[in-house]
Amino acid sequence: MLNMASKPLYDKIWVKHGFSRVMDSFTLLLLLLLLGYRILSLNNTTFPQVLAFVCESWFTLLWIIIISTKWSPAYTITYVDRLLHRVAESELPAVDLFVTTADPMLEPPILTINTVLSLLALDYPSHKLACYVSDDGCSPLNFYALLEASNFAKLWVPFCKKYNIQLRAPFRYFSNTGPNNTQDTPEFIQDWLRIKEEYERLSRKILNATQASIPVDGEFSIFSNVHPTNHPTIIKVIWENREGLSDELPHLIYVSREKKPTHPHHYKAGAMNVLTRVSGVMTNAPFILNLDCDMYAHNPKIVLHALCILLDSKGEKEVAFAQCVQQFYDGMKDDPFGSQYTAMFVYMGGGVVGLQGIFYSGTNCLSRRKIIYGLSPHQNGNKDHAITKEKKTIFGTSKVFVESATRALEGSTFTPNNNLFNSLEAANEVSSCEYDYGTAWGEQVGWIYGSTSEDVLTGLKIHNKGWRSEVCTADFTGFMGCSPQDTLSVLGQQKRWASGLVDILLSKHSPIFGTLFENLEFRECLAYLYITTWAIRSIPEICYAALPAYCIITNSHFLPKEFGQWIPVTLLVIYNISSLVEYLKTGLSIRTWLNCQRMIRITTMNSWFLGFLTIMLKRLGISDAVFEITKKEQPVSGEDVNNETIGRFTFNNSALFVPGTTILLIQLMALFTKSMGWQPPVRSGHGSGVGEMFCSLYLVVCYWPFLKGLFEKGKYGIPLSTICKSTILAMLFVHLSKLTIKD
Ligand SMILES: O=c1ccn([C@@H]2O[C@H](COP(=O)(O)OP(=O)(O)O[C@H]3O[C@H](CO)[C@@H](O)[C@H](O)[C@H]3O)[C@@H](O)[C@H]2O)c(=O)[nH]1
Ligand SMILES: [Mn+2]
Repeated sequence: MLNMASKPLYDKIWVKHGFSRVMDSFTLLLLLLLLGYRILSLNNTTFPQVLAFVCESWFTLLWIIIISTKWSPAYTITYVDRLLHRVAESELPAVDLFVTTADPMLEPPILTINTVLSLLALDYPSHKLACYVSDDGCSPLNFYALLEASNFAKLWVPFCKKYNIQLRAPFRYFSNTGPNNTQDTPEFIQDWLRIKEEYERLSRKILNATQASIPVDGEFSIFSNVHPTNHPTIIKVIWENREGLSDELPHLIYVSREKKPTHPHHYKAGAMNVLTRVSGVMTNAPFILNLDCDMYAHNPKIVLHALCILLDSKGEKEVAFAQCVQQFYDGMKDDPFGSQYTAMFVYMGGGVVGLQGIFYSGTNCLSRRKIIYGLSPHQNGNKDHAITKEKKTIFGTSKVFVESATRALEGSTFTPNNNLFNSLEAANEVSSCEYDYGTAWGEQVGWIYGSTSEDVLTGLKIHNKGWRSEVCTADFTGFMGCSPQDTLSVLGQQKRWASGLVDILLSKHSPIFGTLFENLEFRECLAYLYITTWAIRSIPEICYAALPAYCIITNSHFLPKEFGQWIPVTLLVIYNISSLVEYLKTGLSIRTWLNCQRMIRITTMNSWFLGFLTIMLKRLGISDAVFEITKKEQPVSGEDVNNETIGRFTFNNSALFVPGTTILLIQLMALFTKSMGWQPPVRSGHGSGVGEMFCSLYLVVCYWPFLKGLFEKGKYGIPLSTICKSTILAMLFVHLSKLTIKD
């Protein structure tokens, strides 16, 4: 038994991806060979070859970054039994739970309350939990849904705990299982039916409220005359566990921070900072778990798993946060839009885990409050806190908050009031839209402002200080959410990520500075470069995609000829075999692999390129980058799913589809030129050959859904305006290409 107490609470397991390593190294070798070939044949070089050389140099650099990131993957195993053996249940630390929602139309309240219900039902002493829901939409509908959910929770939570239910988000639980007559007791079946009926009643109520509108009287009167971007703070304690009983429900608090059109609200980062402060003056738990509104807790013991990492004696000193990978339910078959990132999480994600640690991805993360307050690994939180004057400039003017933050930094437990209602005044004060001004919030403290990928930025700041992070891979998936289900949402999300990420690269928080001047490890920096360069990667990719068309139109070549042509051929074969094998090893289908290959080309040239333009406009001061919320699909019952339309590309007149349509059109124009025999005579050496034709056809295959879209009507068709814009651009391209060969 003594032995048990000295054993670590988690282990890190190193994975050997021998095959990937060999193939990746081989790919790198071929890339270097290609560059070498180009340098050797420099004396008779033409424009397309120079451009190809520049792009290929970039691809090689990127490949080095990828190999370094993938090289030594790892994951963790956590031992909850050891934790519970070491720490008595009554000694477990308090955990504040944050849920953010912003728009009841894009984020159906039924999803939000399912997330909340899964949290209220966590396997954790409930008097140690407090659930804070931030509503940036300031919607009476969300408040109403939460009120109703808290009533339902009084049945749901005891039911889950009594029968040790695994899946504690009711919409998932009831859609997946029915009582199993052979094993279940009559008592269970009776309870099950009753709770199911109650849940259905709750869903109906919320649906009705969504369709009608909530009368803003009584408790709702505070919502009269509010506008999502212009309203005072609304904080409501929906449920308080007054007696501090471990089998009661956890606290549940609704927070809608003050907003004024004249004050920047910093989107999710702003909302998270308000939640941090409000919880600071109310419960001040040393740990914070934060979730997006669609990410319910799938494993009721997940907080215990994550705490194994943060409470382990080594983890205690080094690890800032424990992050669970994002996983999605009801994913479409074969991932038609490549929006589940399964293989990427295993290979690239696993690789980062083996370095300084996984990136913070904005949700599914348990962090230490004191680190969110800006503590560095070498700093001692116990430092004298007599310097309250300085603290004010860091944490703002609320005395209550400064006191609670000071205590949190010291590592001592302290709650300003023993009653939530007594904290309401302070909570309102720290939720005002001016509170951040002249403080370190969003700069040194809390979630960092300035990027629409505030998650990666916030995690990077923490890694820069020298903290490590750890992935939490419990045997039973920790959290599950909803992945975007249509092309527009997928491409829009990618655009937001790409623009937010490149914003980080170009800012003073850049990982490059982090390595040079702070404590970011070099290879971790490379891993950050891999994601922060997404937007930039669109440029060489688009150039490379234009090359085959250019070469066919002008009857020139960019691929090596004669003996050299075997280099790109081998490269293509090796690269594709190795990525296919990676997919198959992860348990994914060949179709999934094909879909993802296609989507990588499409997102790079469309979303990432627009992300790049967004940031150019932002840097030039022309327009700001906004956080466009990803649409979350309302849960549907089995019969509503129409297999015909699932996974089909939908289009609208968004600029997101212009680059892709243009690239497709120039390939078609090139192939047409060739088939009509309109190519000009070869000017020197070789003309375009099989290689250029192959590349052009490859792109047409990648853009097959766009090709179909050219001929479809309605939402499956590319709108005429987009076709017109793209045709003009494509014709301009053809014209300019021809100009380059005029003498
Ligand atoms: O003004 C805002 C905008 C968004 N949100 C919330 O932020 C979360 C994430 O937004 P979502 O539209 O779902 O973005 P995703 O693309 O799904 O989110 C990923 O990427 C974001 C950064 O771009 C991270 O913040 C997320 O945690 C991460 O899951 C949601 O809970 C929103 O309610 C706010 O609270 N206020
Ligand atoms: Mn999301």
